[in-house]
Amino acid sequence: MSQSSNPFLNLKYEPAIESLTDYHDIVTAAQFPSHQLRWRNDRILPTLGLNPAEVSDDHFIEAFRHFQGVRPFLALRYHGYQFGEYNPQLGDGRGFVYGQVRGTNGELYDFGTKGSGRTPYSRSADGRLTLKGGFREIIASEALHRMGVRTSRCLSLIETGEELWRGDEPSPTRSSVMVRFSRSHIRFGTFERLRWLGRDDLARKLLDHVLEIYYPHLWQTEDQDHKFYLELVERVATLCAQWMVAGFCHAVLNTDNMSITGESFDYGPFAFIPNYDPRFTAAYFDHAGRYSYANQPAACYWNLDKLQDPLSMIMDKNDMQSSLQQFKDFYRTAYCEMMLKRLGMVNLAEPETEDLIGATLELMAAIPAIGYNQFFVNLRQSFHANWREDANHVFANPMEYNWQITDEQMPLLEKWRMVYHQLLIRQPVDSMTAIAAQLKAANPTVIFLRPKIEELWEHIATDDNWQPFYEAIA
Ligand SMILES: Nc1ncnc2c1ncn2[C@@H]1O[C@H](COP(=O)(O)OP(=O)(O)OP(=O)(O)O)[C@@H](O)[C@H]1O
Ligand SMILES: [Mg+2]
Repeated sequence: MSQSSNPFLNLKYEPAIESLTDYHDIVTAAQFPSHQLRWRNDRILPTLGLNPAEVSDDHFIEAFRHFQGVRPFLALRYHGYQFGEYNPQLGDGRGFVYGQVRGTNGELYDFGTKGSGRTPYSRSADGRLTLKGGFREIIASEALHRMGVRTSRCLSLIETGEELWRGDEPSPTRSSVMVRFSRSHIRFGTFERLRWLGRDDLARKLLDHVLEIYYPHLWQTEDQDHKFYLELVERVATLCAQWMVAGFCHAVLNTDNMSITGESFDYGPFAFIPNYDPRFTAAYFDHAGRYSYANQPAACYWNLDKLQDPLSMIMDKNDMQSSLQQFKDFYRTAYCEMMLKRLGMVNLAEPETEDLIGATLELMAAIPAIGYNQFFVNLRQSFHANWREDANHVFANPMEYNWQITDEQMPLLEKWRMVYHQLLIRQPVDSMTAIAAQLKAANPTVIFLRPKIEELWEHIATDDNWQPFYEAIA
């Protein structure tokens, strides 16, 4: 196959991060014994200006397993706070930026590998990604994307034929290399490293780069640095609200996993919460619940606060502090807006919004059998225009959903029915179709709780049957 026939090798890669020195090391990819393309994300290809029909599996293998490339491969340098402790020994230890391409929407995207071999930052680890780890990252990103979360995606996952040993998977376990499609791999930790080195000159250059490429509307405007930090606070608060509304627990919100573009990425021990339990913690090693479901806003706030340390080498800390104080408002606005959408409503007044969300969470918290995402699916499937006529029509048969409500808990359901019904009668009769459509758009019916993910994985682990997985994320 000649190089010119592969659409991935013909993309116009931009030497963006590459043009900056001191932020990366040039690395090579490992050789792998074999290859099986397990996932190709055709839905992304049009954003790259590519027609899926013209991209063959071999094109994926050539570019993202044999790593034929156009630009040098860059392992990015970064540090980070991990569970509150500063770690100056991080960096891309099992991946690199393969290239950066402008999408048809004008945004610059990274192709970032995961599991492509050792780098100067691997420390004692193997530079590899387990197949199950790659499979789980695809599930997280595709599920979140469908729920309107601003997230990285996976472009490809290729099984590579090695045996890996891991403490958290039955081992030996299968190996893979993933290519992530993201809006930048510049992390909060990329700036933190520069503070550690005392390099305000490099921080200035990096911030200019970030502004020019990822905040172009602010670049070279008055007060650009301050506006950047404020917008980052808003983007991160909004992202965090998106996770919370989706019932998603990221699990490892270290500063090296926080993107400077406010995009969600790096899905390790994540979980969707089975029921509304604020203390739910996804990572088995997070003994203190630092990154529990309910602590995510506080963790994001903490990370934004810590980012002020490196940024204060080049901009005013007081300004940043006052911007950070807006986190709560940004978060609340985004949370309410998205939660209302999942409930089929838009543009409610504040007291009504508080009442509806409050009644919903109260109901879910009291009755774990009403699964968090399952509640919204039940709402989507049960909603009927006749709910507007009589509160008793609202979720008329809770037994149907297996909610297991005791007599003592019944008043909570009654309250929810009443609140929802009151809202419906204030809507015009002809808006019921729009509500049904809204419920459909905001509440995907496939829910990736852990047992579901394990069930999909079992088909792969025991029979190498990938079909149930493909169908679930179709
Ligand atoms: N198997 C491995 N081999 C080498 N380095 C690793 C391995 N697993 C993790 N690391 C390194 O440990 C640090 C923290 O890992 P973490 O799991 O947050 O990131 P990652 O999943 O490897 O990459 P990303 O953040 O891009 O998703 C990073 O420096 C990462 O490169
Ligand atoms: Mg990481």
